[in-house]
Amino acid sequence: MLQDIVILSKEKFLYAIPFIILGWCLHIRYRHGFNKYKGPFLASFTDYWRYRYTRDHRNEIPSVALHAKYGDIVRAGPQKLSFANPEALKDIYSINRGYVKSEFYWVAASVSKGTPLPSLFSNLNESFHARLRRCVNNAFALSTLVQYEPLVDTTVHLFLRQLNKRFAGKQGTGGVIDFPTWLQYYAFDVIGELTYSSRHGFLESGQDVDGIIAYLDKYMSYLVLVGQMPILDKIFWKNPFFMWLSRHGLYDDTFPAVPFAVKAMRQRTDSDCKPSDTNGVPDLLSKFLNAKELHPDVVGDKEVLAMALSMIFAGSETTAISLSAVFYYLLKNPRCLSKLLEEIDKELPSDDSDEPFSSVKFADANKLIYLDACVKEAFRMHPAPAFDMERVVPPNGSTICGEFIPGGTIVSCNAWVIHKNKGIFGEDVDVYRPERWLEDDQRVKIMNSTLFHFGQGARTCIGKNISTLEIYKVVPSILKTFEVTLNDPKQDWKIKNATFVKPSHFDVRISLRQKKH
Ligand code: HEM
Repeated sequence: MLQDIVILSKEKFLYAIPFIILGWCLHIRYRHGFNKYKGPFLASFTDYWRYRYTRDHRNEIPSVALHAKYGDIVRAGPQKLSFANPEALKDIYSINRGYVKSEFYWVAASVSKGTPLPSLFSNLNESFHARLRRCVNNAFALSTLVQYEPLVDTTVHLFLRQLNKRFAGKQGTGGVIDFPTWLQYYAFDVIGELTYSSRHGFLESGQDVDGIIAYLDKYMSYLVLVGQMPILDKIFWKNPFFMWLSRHGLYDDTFPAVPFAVKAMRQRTDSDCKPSDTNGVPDLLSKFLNAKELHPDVVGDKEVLAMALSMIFAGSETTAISLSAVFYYLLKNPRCLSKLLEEIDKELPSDDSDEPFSSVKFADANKLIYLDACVKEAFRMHPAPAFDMERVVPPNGSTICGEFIPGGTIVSCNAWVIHKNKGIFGEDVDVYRPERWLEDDQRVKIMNSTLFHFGQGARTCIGKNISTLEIYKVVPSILKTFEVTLNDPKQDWKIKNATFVKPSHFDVRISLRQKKH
């Protein structure tokens, strides 16, 4: 009798399975009334849809295609909504709104000896992040920039020399410069110089030192993909078994820039000199070590190491990509390039020194109004971050663009979508036209506050002033020193979506310009 009941209920259970699955699927699809938001049908059931889509469309930015198809609010996952209306920026990213970063960012936490090293970028604990950021903020302030200028000068000078020695005026393939790669060498070395007062040596060697760029490439491709389903990170990378092996020295997954960072830290702390003692020019490491002295409760050795590494992680690719975009759009738009050259020749003070490869002073670069317009327009056309800047709605829910969104929902905006808003940037959003930044003052103010390539709010890019220093100095320095031309004016560059939007197939040639006296 009892056996019959067990067999019967087993059978019933088997019959019930499809209904349970169906019920669960309906629950996921219709929960919170999310079915009212349009999006791909499969995305309403599983994040795997986004994972597949991102994997198969490496050269597209998924959010752009989704918004083009489904409109202003897109349901891009069972519990994920993506917003295209710039109004959403202040609703989601403003300080004190209570939103926290999503698990996407935890995938970005690097690992050292089997232990995750959460950085300022990847930290999900908003209150710890706020305390840490307060301790180091001063190192990135606009007023501090002037202290770093000599460090940028050294690298710009070396960059110009290397370009001249290796490529200037050379015929044939010997004169062809793979510009995105060389701009990346510059960006890596300048951030090394700014962080440790010492370069990794990309520019000197003309190659990827210690495989750092190759590693970052793999890491960024991993992040954009696995970040769509962060649970996979616990299988593929931060797997407890791999971490255990790594802690016991049986498996090495350390970012190749770690040994350089550790050595630089040891040299600074083991010597008798004070943390701030760096031949008179303070660098970022000295500022982080000072923060450790002043706030030992928040900043320990681990935080100093993570901060130093995140300078390389967050500050190199992004700057290199933005520099590529500035040059690419100028070279593809000769009218704008001539106008900028005219401004550089007219406005920069004449150079009476014997040094042919000098770096433009930041104060002088800041007076170049058209340069500023060209850089901003490049940021708009080609924002480095391709990823959705995801946040989790606070537990009690919140209103975004007039819609009440329940707590726990993942919401995001994407710079590639926001920067193409016709209401803000004009009907000709697909055209590179720096002049839009020099027209109606009121509109320019709104455009400035809508730019999203650095993110916005409490988690906005802390290094934006530093990248401004690096970019605004090197662009006019190159253009005043060399005539730069496209190797093949008919060829368009290729781009790849790997967290940041990396360009390739952008080759140039250079020849020395007459120095202005
Ligand atoms: C043009 C160059 C750059 C671009 C486009 C850029 C872009 C970004 C973006 C989009 C974020 C994340 C915002 C978010 O997810 O909400 C970010 C954060 C960050 N960036 Fe940058 N970045 C650039 C240069 C730099 C530089 C040069 C440094 C270092 C000196 C740097 C250090 C950081 C750090 C540490 C964070 C995390 C900030 C936090 O969460 O408090 N970035 N950046």
